[in-house]
Amino acid sequence: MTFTDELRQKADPIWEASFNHPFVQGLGDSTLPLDRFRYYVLQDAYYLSHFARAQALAAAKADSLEVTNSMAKHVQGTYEAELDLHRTFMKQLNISEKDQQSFEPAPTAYAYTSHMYRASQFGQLGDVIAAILPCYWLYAEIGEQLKHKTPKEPVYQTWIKAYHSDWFMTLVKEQIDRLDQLAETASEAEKERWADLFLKSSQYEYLFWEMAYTLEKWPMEAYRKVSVTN
Ligand SMILES: Cc1ncc(CN)c(N)n1
Repeated sequence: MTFTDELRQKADPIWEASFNHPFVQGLGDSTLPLDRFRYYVLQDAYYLSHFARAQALAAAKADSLEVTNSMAKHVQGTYEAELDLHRTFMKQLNISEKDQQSFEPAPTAYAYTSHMYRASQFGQLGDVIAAILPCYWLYAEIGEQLKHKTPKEPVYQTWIKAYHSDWFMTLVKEQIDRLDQLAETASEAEKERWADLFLKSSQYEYLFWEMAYTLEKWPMEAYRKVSVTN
């Protein structure tokens, strides 16, 4: 069994909770209220803009130029493909400039991106990959599970197609192989740390659906938003 097979097995109950979450089920059968998806798109654009930076930190931490180059291509993919998809959703869902300017990251979006930065800042390449891998892999499995669904809502169809695509699957496989390769020469302590990061990100993925489904807010209104980095 490979290292990532072990991680996948350990994360299974957490991933099952994501598969069964009403947000994910609602994408497949169109029972997801559009206001929840709208909220998700804004929070996810924030998430992806920081995810791209975690990918860039992985590029900088690589000890071979090939891996730096490959991770830089992943940054470009996040910017040109996934974030572009979100820009399309924003147009389709009439999310205005004003909505975008008044956007505040919700507690979970803020915590999940902070978790990725923690791994990127204090860890090595393996730590960053372990922290970002559920982001790739879980979505690919959700895309696989929903691929035969034909939701009435066209925006949900587009979402499913994006994550059930050869383009996305290639990126996922690359990161799985990269972590397995790193694990071959890693110490037990490193692998335990990577497992912990992977499982925490898996929990955050679940929390992200919950955040969007419940339109999560900070418990107390901020006195004044100064600026949000996007
Ligand atoms: C929160 C989250 N996790 C994963 C993905 C897929 N890259 C995403 N768009 N958003």
